[in-house]
Amino acid sequence: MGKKEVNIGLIGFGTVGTGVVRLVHAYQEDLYKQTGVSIHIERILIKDPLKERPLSVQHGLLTTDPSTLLNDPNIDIVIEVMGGIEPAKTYIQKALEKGKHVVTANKDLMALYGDELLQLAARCGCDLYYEASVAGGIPILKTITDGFSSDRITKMIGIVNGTTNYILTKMMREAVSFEEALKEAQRLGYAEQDPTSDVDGLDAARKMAILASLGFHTGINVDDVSCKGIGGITVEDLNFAKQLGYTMKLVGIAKRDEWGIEVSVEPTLVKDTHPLAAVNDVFNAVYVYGEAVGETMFYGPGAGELPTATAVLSDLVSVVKNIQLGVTGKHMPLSYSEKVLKGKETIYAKFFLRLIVQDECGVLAKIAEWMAEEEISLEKVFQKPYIGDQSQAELILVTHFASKKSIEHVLDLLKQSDFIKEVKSCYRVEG
Ligand SMILES: NC(=O)C1=CN([C@@H]2O[C@H](COP(=O)(O)OP(=O)(O)OC[C@H]3O[C@@H](n4cnc5c(N)ncnc54)[C@H](OP(=O)(O)O)[C@@H]3O)[C@@H](O)[C@H]2O)C=CC1
Ligand SMILES: N[C@@H](CC=O)C(=O)O
Repeated sequence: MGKKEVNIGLIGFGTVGTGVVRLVHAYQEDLYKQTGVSIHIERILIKDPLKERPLSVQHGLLTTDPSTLLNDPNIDIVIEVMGGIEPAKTYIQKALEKGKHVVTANKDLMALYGDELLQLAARCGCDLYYEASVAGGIPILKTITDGFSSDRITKMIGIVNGTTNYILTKMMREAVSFEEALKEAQRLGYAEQDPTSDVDGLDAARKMAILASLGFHTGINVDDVSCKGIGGITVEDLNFAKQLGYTMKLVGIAKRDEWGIEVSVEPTLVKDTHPLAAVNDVFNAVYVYGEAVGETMFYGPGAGELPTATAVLSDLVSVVKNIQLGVTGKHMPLSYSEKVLKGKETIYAKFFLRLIVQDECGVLAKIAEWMAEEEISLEKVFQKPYIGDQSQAELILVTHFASKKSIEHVLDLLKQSDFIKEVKSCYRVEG
């Protein structure tokens, strides 16, 4: 129980970095009472020294020279909240090699190089924590690694991207355009530097890869996650979904069963009665099913300055406690299961299809016949005249459970047929 003060080197002073500084100052006394040391921010690495900052800090604290932070023997812990792969990866490696513990919010990096960096941390006797990388303010990684250590997780379903959830909520509730909603999410500090990774589902895919790796004790890469973003969703899709009792969400699904593991991120229609349907704005939620415990769900803000900073600070407290107890870098291996990924023939879901069809006898019967050949049956059928052309109709179908392979085969047949004018959309249905 040696140390009286722990010094922090902060890399990045944007949305999350500013929140970290605010909370370290605001909660100084509580942090001291919990850890027995005072936590002091020694240096902050930034890129642009001319930028106006929402929070002023002591003169001399900011630097653009990484070596002043990474080579400073007084710095015990590096907090990396700058984002991206490089130079963040090199900075983290250098910090660990110098014996500094690291806390990061960087899911891009942890989803790609998590294993490598965790192994380096262990070799260096250092801690490397990354709670803020998934679901912002929800302490979901500790929940999965510690809280569920006594159970076997078989399913995780999550809304894990705040930006897209914010956009979909605005489009649905206020009929705000996609572009307008995205701009607002950027202004509020929710979006990534390159917001296409939010919109295209990649940010959520990285988070699902991290969740699945920890939850299923195996190495799931981003490439193992089948991923589709919200770019193609139209207001008509949202309205049709509403009429049928569904809400559109960008949903991450990680499941394992006797055939293996499936991990995906895609726009999904969630039944209005399902708890995930009520997760709006920047909020995230992760539903976790454990064989022994059954259903659980964790909810909270998924992005933004202070919520994300709380996750960073919680890791910081863990590291400081480990330093005080002399147990840093001593983590049990989390990855011990074989990775078996499921093929499309064993991934089952319900699907929503929106088609523009020739409005004549026999069309629905033909579609049903093609579906029956693939062992797909229909749960809901809904038809209305197509506004663009009176000889055509808009047909909405919701299937019972079908394999991904079967539905893709039927979609191919529909796209090639003369009496189907357009396959407008196809979404997974959950709940
Ligand atoms: N925003 C959020 O809600 C959440 C973010 N995260 C993750 O947290 C991390 C930070 O996100 P956020 O705070 O939003 O990002 P910002 O873009 O707001 O801030 C990035 C900071 O890093 C600094 N920076 C960028 N490149 C360099 C460089 N080459 N050298 C030195 N400093 C650099 C920037 O400096 P300067 O200010 O001079 O430009 C800025 O201060 C990312 O990994 C993100 O994915 C995780 C959960 C939620
Ligand atoms: N861009 C991310 C930020 C948090 O991880 C999001 O919107 O969820």
